[in-house]
Amino acid sequence: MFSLSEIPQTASTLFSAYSTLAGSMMLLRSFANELIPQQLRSYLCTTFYHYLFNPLSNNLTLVFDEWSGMSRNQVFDAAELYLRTKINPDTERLKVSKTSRQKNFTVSIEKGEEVTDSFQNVQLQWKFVCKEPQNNHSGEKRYFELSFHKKHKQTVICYYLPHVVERAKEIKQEEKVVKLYNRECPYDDDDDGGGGGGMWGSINLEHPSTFDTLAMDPELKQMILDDLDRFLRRKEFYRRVGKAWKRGYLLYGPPGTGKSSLIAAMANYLRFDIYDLELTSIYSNSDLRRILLSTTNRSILVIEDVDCSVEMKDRQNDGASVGSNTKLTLSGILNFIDGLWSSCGDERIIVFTTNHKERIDPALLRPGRMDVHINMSYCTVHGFKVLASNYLGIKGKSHSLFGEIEGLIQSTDVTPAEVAEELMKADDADVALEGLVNFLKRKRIRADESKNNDVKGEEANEVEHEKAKQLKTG
Ligand SMILES: Nc1ncnc2c1ncn2[C@@H]1O[C@H](COP(=O)(O)OP(=O)(O)OP(=O)(O)O)[C@@H](O)[C@H]1O
Ligand SMILES: [Mg+2]
Repeated sequence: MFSLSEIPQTASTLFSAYSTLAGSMMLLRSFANELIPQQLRSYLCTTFYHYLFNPLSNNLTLVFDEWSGMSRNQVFDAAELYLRTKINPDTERLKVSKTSRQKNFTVSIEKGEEVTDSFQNVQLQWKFVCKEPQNNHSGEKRYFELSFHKKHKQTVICYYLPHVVERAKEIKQEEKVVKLYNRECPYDDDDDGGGGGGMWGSINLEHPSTFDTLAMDPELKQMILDDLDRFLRRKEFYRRVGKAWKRGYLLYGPPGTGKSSLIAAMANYLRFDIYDLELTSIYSNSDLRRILLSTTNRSILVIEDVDCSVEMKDRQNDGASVGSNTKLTLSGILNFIDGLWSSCGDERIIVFTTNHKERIDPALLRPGRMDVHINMSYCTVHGFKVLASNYLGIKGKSHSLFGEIEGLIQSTDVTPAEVAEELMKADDADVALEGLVNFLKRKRIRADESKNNDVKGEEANEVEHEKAKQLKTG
């Protein structure tokens, strides 16, 4: 042990020993720089020097190359996505990009940058490394390094890395651009396999409808959201009970009540692509099979105006289809959807829409066919408030005309589409709402008149009937 008086002397001795050692190191380095050729020196730097000049470390570093042989390394791709959400405030350089298909800018870490993360109390250090190509034939070598204390090796490999991969999957899903597949769109030339078989063309779904912007009663909206969430969660359940993982919705209601808007909101919420199937353009079951089999998982198959299937039935007899097994019937479609098609796909949603539920083929209404029936009704008071907030920005607070409008809406059959159109006619909220009041009043007068005419017509019929009776008996 040192006594207090010896400390300065000991410190000075230590300092001079350190200076001598550091001096020797520098000498050794400059000596090596002079004598050893550059290429060999850089090789030694990364191996021998590393051990010579770095103290023994408790850290373990995992390296994730971009490529694993000929295929991409999934952990590298996952890390790239995951680290976008972990950018530290002190990061100095970031990479920003955006393709035409992306909605938002992508901000990711630039080469050489480091990012820290923590997981179950383990501190983790990521580094993105890029190496210049070795020769003209090889590309830039890119990899991530992940360093942490050696004692956490198990936690990192067994729990942290799966967590990174899982989060990356979610981020990819969140960033996904929802597509609308239609057989009239230009054929899809993507490399993502969507619309396989070239049967479908696609465009990006630009429909801005979301569950927030939908004018619907809150309970119904919540019921649909809960149903969709439950459906997504129940992969195991469907497997256990031996049912195909699909869910059918029937949306019915007058034109302009938001059936198509609801489908777009569902697609935007789930990030599922939409396949819009025009039944009237399909002439045989074999066509239908090919078209349906080329749809992808995690998608919504939409068949609008399904009451027009009446026309399909008629087609059986007009000679357009050849042979009994090629006829296209609604039952045939439903059987195919229930059977072969849904058994070779996962996470499928099928939506049928109609303006006339009463005209629908009973096969569609049979129990177990369409799991959820949703009545898209005329505009309600709550629906009006959502539209007023969307179109005029009147949020939460009321307006002096609200009382009158609410009364008129309750006593008139008006669609959300009609209300929306009126609200769009002026930028000024007062003017727009006055316009809506006048529109609703006119609509109610017309409805009353046509009701009166109906009553008068019935009365006239009765009078005629009475006269005819009297003539007969007289
Ligand atoms: N419930 C609603 N919430 C918000 N906007 C709506 C709603 N219903 C209709 N709209 C507005 O009216 C327009 C037409 O509605 P939409 O196409 O969804 O009706 P639809 O029920 O599918 O009609 P159709 O039976 O004619 O196909 C939408 O673009 C939207 O602007
Ligand atoms: Mg529609």
